[in-house]
Amino acid sequence: MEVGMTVLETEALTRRYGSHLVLDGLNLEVPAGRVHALLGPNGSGKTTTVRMLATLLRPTSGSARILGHDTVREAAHVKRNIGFVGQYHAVDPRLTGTQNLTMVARLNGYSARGARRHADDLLERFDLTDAAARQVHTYSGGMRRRLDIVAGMVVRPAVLFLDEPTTGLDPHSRNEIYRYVRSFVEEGTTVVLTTQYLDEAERLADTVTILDAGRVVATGTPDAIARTVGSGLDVVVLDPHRRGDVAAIVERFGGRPVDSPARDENAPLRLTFGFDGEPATLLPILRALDAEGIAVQDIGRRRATLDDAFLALTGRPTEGIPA
Ligand SMILES: Nc1ncnc2c1ncn2[C@@H]1O[C@H](COP(=O)(O)OP(=O)(O)OP(=O)(O)O)[C@@H](O)[C@H]1O
Repeated sequence: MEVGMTVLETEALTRRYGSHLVLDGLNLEVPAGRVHALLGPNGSGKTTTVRMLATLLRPTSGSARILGHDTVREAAHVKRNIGFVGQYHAVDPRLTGTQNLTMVARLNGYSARGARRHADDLLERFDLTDAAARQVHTYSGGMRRRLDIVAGMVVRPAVLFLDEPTTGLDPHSRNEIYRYVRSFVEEGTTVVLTTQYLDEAERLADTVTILDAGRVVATGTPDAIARTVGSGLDVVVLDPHRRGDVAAIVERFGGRPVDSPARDENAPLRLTFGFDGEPATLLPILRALDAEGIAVQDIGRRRATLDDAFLALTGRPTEGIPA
């Protein structure tokens, strides 16, 4: 398949549950060999969207096509060209890694011997050989998630859907998953993933759609979206009663205050600002704070998070995103 050719497109894709509009007219186009991320807080409609794209749920109206085939009328054809890895484990915990992958390969038409060989190859490629003979219930969360994703790749699909592939994983396991996703893409698979993390989208995706309660609030490259938000500045001061003084000083240097809830009367105070200045501008801020006798525990620039992007794009904070 030629890179750049459209493999997935939707037209006014919509899903309701009763009177609840969960996805409101999504128009999306994903070219071959790219990674597209659907980004949004809990309940924004990400899972509903990928389930419709993967033929697992019927749209209420609108349509989606994969490789030019309609996901409802030509579902059987679409199914042959996609892989889907949901949020919950699809592998059988009582079977070993090898048995799970062999079973998936057999279900997809491999001979007994071919299935075993393919399973062994995949387990080796994805660093699971040592655990191959163990029942999956003995695996760590990260290993289990990896096996889930590998199971979605047994028949190398043209399009792979990953629903929150790294939620709940430690940073090491996350990095491993990013590495695999990149290797699939290098081999020509197009990936559509959902995530609650802007940094994940930035690291993996070529293009992003941010959803809010079923509507698209932004779409484009992660870079462009992060740029609309700007970066931030965190200042932690020891005396929580100096909030007003700190804010006034940082604003003088171009900081835009972001609501920073007071936590504990006696704990150091963390104040967050929108801030586009260069790192070198931190020194004068520190000096000014020092001149006012404000003890600073920490000061640092930080990258925009999904919360920042969301706040900037919708004017209200996200709900339910884990800290
Ligand atoms: N079968 C269903 N019946 C009724 N409402 C549903 C059903 N499935 C999902 N919803 C509702 O649709 C909305 C979007 O859910 P969806 O799972 O698509 O969101 P999400 O962005 O994937 O969030 P999460 O990160 O929690 O999976 C939610 O308000 C949810 O309660």
